[in-house]
Amino acid sequence: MALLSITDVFLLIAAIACVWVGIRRRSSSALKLPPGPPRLPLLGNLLQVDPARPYPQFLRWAQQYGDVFYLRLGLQDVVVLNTAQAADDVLTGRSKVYSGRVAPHVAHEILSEGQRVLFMPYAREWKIARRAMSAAAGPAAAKRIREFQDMESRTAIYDLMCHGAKIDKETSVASAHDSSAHEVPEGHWFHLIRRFSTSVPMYVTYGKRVNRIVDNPQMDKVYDVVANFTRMAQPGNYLADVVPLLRKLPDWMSPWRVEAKSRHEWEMGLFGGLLDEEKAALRSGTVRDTFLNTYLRGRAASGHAEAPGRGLAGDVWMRDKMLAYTAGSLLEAGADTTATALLTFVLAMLGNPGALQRAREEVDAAVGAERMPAFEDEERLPYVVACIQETLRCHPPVIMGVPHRADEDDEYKGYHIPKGATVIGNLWAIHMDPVRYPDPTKFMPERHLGGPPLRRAGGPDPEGRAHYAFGFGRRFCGGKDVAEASLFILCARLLWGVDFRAPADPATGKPRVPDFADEDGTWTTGFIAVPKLYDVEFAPRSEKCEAIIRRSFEELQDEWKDMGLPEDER
Ligand code: HEM
Repeated sequence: MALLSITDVFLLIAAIACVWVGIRRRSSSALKLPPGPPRLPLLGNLLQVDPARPYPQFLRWAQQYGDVFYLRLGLQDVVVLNTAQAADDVLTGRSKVYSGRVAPHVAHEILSEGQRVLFMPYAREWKIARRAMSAAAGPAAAKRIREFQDMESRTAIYDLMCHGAKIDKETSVASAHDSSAHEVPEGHWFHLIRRFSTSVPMYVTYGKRVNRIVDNPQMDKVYDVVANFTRMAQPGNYLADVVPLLRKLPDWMSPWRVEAKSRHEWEMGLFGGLLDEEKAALRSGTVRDTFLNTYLRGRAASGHAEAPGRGLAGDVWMRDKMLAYTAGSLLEAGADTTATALLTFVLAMLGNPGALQRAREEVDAAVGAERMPAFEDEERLPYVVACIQETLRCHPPVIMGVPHRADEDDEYKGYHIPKGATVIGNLWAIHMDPVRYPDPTKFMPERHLGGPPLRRAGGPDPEGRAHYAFGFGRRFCGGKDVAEASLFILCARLLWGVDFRAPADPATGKPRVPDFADEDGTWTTGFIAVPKLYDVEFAPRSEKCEAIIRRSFEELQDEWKDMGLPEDER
């Protein structure tokens, strides 16, 4: 008989572990698990889920099983909540129990050395990091940040206007639909949006800005880090994530560990480098009201000027590595998500000319032609706000949300939720629920008008939320107010001053607008569903708008200097 291969041994270990988990699970509760698709003995439902694009299948199961269903992915229990009511009841109403994460071993323990906020368990370290982030990007801070967003959006609409009808030959026509959104060429208009969306968290966190539209290696690396991190965190990528015994193997038998360690050093090149730059700025007397500078000053004043290593110093202050990752988390969590929402907004507008026209009419009537819209106009632009809300509902950037963890055994609607289960608030199914959102695949901003104010996406009341794109409970997005402000100011100004249209298809003469409903053709796979590269032609809406945008951009250069920030290099 042939000797067992390494794979056979792994499978054997996994099988034994499965049986063991199964026995424990059966004995731990008298209640049934929620209904769900039939499972294979060892793999559970693993083979039925496409890890790169799970949400269409999860929606089909939601339609079949109702507001809660159960899966087993390898050894992992997974409970999926598919209606706003169920997700609110469990993830928000019982957030003391459901605020943990099931962290993937390779991406969290090795790649991030356990320091990445997004995957931290619901424990002291997370609370300390989260409190610090709220001070920098929470609702109160978001009001202060608006001045910077106002300025950056003036640069962004100038860039888009000047981009004009430029079509990137490399990305247009056939290849446009193949390109990964993580490899956006510098000449493409996606890059202009990314500059804006990255500059905002860059300023909030480090007091720096992205002032060029080409040659931004630091900005490009942010997107590379996000792409790599989400790839490594993808369920099913590493056997060591599901078979803990493998983690005991030495490095020479564990190429995944060697790769993750080297990627950790690479990430620290960005996050650690930015921390070092801020420390140096502080030493040379730079004091600014930004996350890292404020934190380092507070830490030094408490006697922890130098705090190398991981975790907490004195149980209160983040040490350097945790601090570098927490700062980096603001950057990586804020950049790609906001850019994606903006790219999705333009796509939604192109596909819905009626909504675009109504939004423009509202802006014109409320603001007039003599000035561009400002934050103060928001109350008078309910339809524009509704278009943004509907964009986030129709295709939320983090399309499946970020899974939570059940930290205790629990019961919901008579079903058992096992301790340690991954609990997913299935954003996509919630947003496609025809009871809550009649005709859910239709882009209908008017569904958000009237009734109670729906601007607040947070809070426990399912009736008061326009959408769930920012997640649930205590793990709710840490930068929602900053994100909403970025979206509002850039979208309102774009609608006011810049005409945008899809280029005509040379074969048919008709505008080439990617089909919003074509998941495979139009959207990238992965944790963040980004529109695949598509071309847009931009032009000033009128000579007056052009003059105002140009003058505003020119005046801005002195304002950057006054703030001690670099001018725009064009
Ligand atoms: C349109 C833009 C954005 C969207 C759609 C979005 C969405 C999300 C979602 C779905 C989560 C997970 C929530 C959960 O676990 O239930 C999250 C977490 C987070 N977001 Fe955002 N986000 C956006 C922008 C931002 C910005 C601009 C920042 C910071 C400046 C930010 C910072 C964070 C942080 C720090 C977390 C981690 C929370 C934790 O695990 O405790 N996000 N976001």
